Amino acid sequence: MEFTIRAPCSSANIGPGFDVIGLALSMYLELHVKVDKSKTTSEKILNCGITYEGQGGQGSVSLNPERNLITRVALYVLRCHNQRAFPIETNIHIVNPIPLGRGLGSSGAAVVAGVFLANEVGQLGLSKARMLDYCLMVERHPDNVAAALYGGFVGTYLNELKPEDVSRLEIPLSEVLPECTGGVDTGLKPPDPPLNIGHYHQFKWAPEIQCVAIIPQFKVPTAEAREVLPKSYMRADVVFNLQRIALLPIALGESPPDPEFIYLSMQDKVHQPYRKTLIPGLTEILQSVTPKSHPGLLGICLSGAGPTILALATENFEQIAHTLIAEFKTKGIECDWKLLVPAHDGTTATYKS
Ligand SMILES: Nc1ncnc2c1ncn2[C@@H]1O[C@H](COP(=O)(O)OP(=O)(O)OP(=O)(O)O)[C@@H](O)[C@H]1O
Ligand SMILES: N[C@@H](CCO)C(=O)O
Repeated sequence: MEFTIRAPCSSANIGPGFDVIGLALSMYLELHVKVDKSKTTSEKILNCGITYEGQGGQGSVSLNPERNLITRVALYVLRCHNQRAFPIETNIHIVNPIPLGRGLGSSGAAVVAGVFLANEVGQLGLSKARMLDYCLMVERHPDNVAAALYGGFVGTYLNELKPEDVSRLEIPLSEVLPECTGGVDTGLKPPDPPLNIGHYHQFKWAPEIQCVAIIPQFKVPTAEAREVLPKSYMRADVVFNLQRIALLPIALGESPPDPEFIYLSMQDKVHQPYRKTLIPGLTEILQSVTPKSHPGLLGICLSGAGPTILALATENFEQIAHTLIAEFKTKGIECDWKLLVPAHDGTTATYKS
């Protein structure tokens, strides 16, 4: 059995849509999987060998299937279905162009790819809706994982759960993902996700709009970027975001795009102002390009938890990128940049015939 799983990267929030909006983009994590059924025993930990190339190579991503995020998630899903290890013998070559901890949903893609991997090697027959439940037991905000799973420009929400199901969703991550035991099976059964934890709706995306991603060469772990956010907000700031989030999906779906309308509907007061403590010069960077100063620019925001900046535009991509890169440079920060477009298909598994 030989197949490839492709999971897109994603940009969450798009300004005011904190933990709600996600956009899948055209850079893909790939798992090239071979299951050699002619073998009857395997020397590999839990029957799984991993090789890796791309971002996070050179040792920062573990090749131990009990430590690697993708295979830990797959083991969680397999064990929920009473399959204790990978089938003998599973070999996975991971190709990852998505930079880690930069706000482009690397962990969302890894979690979705892990659930897909379990579904294929374990022949579990899970629907995408059920796969989303498993993803949400690991990454608990739905914006990146729903975008990576379903593709496109999505609005997401968590369903109201019964009290007993809420407590199941709040189980610490350490009890969900298998701990490293050196390949020894403890026999523990992880918690099954409640049914129907989250939901999504795909919005229209105007085909003229492309995405300039400015990727600084430093990491902001999402957990840290969530720590700096307040526990409660001023009513005026919440209303400010609600007013803009009501416009955003309409503004980005309209063709031809209206730059002033998009620019104002991408403003945020819930997460970006607080994250400037982690991203030097963030406020100035977000103000350094406007539709007036840079024709073609539609809007600008922090991508996910940052530090990547996402500028939406219809033209002048290079000029916009170079202005933002120069702005980061004044703070001593080097950046890469990429021109991306929405990935409409979401995660796929394709078999070699
Ligand atoms: N392909 C991968 N293989 C294994 N682990 C990965 C992979 N991609 C991401 N990870 C894990 O996820 C971590 C990054 O997740 P984090 O949530 O901090 O950032 P992000 O997902 O890149 O950004 P954001 O959530 O803001 O979009 C990495 O440090 C690594 O532990
Ligand atoms: N909505 C999340 C996305 C990052 O994973 C955040 O901004 O923290």
